[in-house]
Amino acid sequence: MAKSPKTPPDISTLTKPKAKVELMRLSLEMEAHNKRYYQDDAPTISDADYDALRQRVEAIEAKFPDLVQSDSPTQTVGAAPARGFAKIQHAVPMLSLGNAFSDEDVTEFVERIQRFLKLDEIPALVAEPKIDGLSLSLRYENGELIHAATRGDGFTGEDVTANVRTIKDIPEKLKGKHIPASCELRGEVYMLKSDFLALNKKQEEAGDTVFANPRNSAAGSLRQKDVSITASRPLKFFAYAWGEMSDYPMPEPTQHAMIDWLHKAGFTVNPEITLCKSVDDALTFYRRIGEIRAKLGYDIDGVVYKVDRIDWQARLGFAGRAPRWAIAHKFAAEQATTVLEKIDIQVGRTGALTPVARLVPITVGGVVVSNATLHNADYIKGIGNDGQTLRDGVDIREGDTVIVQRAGDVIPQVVNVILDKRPTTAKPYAFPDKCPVCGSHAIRENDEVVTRCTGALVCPAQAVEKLKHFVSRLAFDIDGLGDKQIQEFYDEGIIMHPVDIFTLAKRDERNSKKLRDREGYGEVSVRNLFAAIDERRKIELNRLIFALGIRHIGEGNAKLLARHYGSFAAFRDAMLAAAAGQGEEGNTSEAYQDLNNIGGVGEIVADAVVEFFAEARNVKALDELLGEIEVLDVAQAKTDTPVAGKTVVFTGSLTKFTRDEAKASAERLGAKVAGSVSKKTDYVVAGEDAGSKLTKARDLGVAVLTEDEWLALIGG
Ligand SMILES: NC(=O)c1ccc[n+]([C@@H]2O[C@H](COP(=O)([O-])OP(=O)(O)OC[C@H]3O[C@@H](n4cnc5c(N)ncnc54)[C@H](O)[C@@H]3O)[C@@H](O)[C@H]2O)c1
Ligand SMILES: [Zn+2]
Repeated sequence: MAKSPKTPPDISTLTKPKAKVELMRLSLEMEAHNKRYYQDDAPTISDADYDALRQRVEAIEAKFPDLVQSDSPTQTVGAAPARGFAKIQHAVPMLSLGNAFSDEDVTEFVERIQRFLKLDEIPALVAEPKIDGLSLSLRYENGELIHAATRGDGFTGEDVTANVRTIKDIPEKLKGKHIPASCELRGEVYMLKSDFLALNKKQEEAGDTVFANPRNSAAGSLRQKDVSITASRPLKFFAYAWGEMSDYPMPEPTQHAMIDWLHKAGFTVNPEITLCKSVDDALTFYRRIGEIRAKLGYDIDGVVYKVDRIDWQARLGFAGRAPRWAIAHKFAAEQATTVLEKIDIQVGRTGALTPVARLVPITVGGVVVSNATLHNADYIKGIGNDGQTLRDGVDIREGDTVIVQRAGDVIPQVVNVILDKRPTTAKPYAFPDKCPVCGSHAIRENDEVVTRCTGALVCPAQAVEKLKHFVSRLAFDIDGLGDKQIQEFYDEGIIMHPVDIFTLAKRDERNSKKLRDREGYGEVSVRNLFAAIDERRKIELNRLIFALGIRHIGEGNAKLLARHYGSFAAFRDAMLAAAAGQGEEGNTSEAYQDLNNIGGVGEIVADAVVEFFAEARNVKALDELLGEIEVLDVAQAKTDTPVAGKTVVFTGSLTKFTRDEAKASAERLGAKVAGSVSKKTDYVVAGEDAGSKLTKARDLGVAVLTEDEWLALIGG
């Protein structure tokens, strides 16, 4: 039975303090997604998942209205302008839109308007396709384009004037009569689906950024510091709105008259836009657009209804982040049927094997899809994350006709199989037991849905992450070799495996291209780097064990293992013996039993270490590394010192030694170092500004020592 994922607290039972914490957590999470979506044009979750977060915030805020903060995601729009762009303040803010998901939502929207305006009649509505691009505000003075800005956070946008001047659909000069002295004209920058596919192909061949969908592609192409890049991208623009207008170009302005005027002024306007006299008209428009959606040439994610009369729009005004006079009627998730040709396995940076369906390309919700995720081995078999049955237990096979779903999604998924169409030759998919990247064996832990590559030391898919871990503070801790340097050296093929770190100096000597000639390096920094590396050729056993990047082996477990085995040779021999003992019936070897019996080391940890040593590739890489370094034996914990067997807690800011040093020296003398104070604590060593731990120690009557008293006690 698979473990269920951590579920967020149930809203109906949420207390106010808990609600506050939950809102804070959700806000932070959404803020991070906003940045990735609006600033980086590279979202990491689907719009549907993002919208679910928003709905959760809305539900909590509806229950506790006084917890609504002005910076809540329900009150704010987009994200602040990204760095690197000049900022432009909008004269009239650019807001978002409320959402309707059903026909009833639309009826309610109209009734709300009637109540607000005290109208008996149904207000005329303009129905427009909701273009999935990014909105843009263009300021014209005396008919000339002065500047252009993205929406940003609704109040301040990014200055993209130079970029916008390269877009053909946007006139430099407004045409026709009745041009206001100044006006902000607005609409959507977008990219045709065909242009998007062609661009992505070109980008891929050139090894450049590939975009997830036309929206990201349009946003990423417009928001370029190098205007010539924007100029080379096929951007288009539909005008449909405005901000500040010094005056209107007609006596009784309406939404539909303004659209006509925008067209006459030289803009492209969407040809589908329709004036509706009733809710039924509006819903008919919605259904018709839904039917022709795939043929439109550009992505849309719904339909927008707007009150036609501008004086009524003005009276209705805004509530929070959206106008009362408009609403977006979203399309449901889109599905399409196609053939799954092949299942491929991708290996992530943490070694997770993810199955991907290669599909006969199909348009889903207006976007061409040729790959879809299959999540994991269980999903293919028809088993959900909580062990529940999916698709009536039908498995997914190569050759199957499948239903693919995309919900404004970045990653489409295979949601169902049409069994009638299964070829008689189709065989159940055999999930690989080897990593397709490095060939190491792949395993699935008891409680996990994910299958992982065990080649921690050798797998190219994981190499960068593992190297970063290898040099990190609690592992080899090499000065001058941080994440950034590891990434660079890896990209250039200079450090591919841990052992390469220790052969760097030797290789540099032979090499004609010297490290000291690299940008940002010099004689001194290279000498320092080599010295820092040399200093780590002697390494404590626990640090080495931690550095290997074996799953579940944190700092604490590494210490337990190091203390138990005492020397590298003993550790290696024991682990190889344990690995050799693996069998169908579990592991009965003495070495494995011994490992499993170490206090604090459970089966999960034991299995992870054994799997590492069961992979010959890892052992080979480890032995190569050992050719370059020396592992220090663990000094056996002393039993004849004043602090042997005692439990110590260090707290406050220490000035005589670092916390790591304090910990190391205490442990050398046989003491146990704990993180929190309890009745079992023997000593609390308190530096300056010690807080709650000190108070607790006093309450419990635990002996409190100053740093000096501690040093005196241990004879240091
Ligand atoms: N996946 C993520 O990480 C992530 C993060 C943030 C936002 N999002 C997605 O972005 C959307 C929310 O963004 P939002 O707040 O801008 O709302 P929205 O995009 O749903 O609605 C407002 C926007 O609609 C656009 N629009 C297109 N055609 C229009 C028309 N005819 N009339 C008026 N406006 C029109 C305008 O650009 C306007 O700014 C959601 O779909 C959400 O899922 C996703
Ligand atoms: Zn691998």
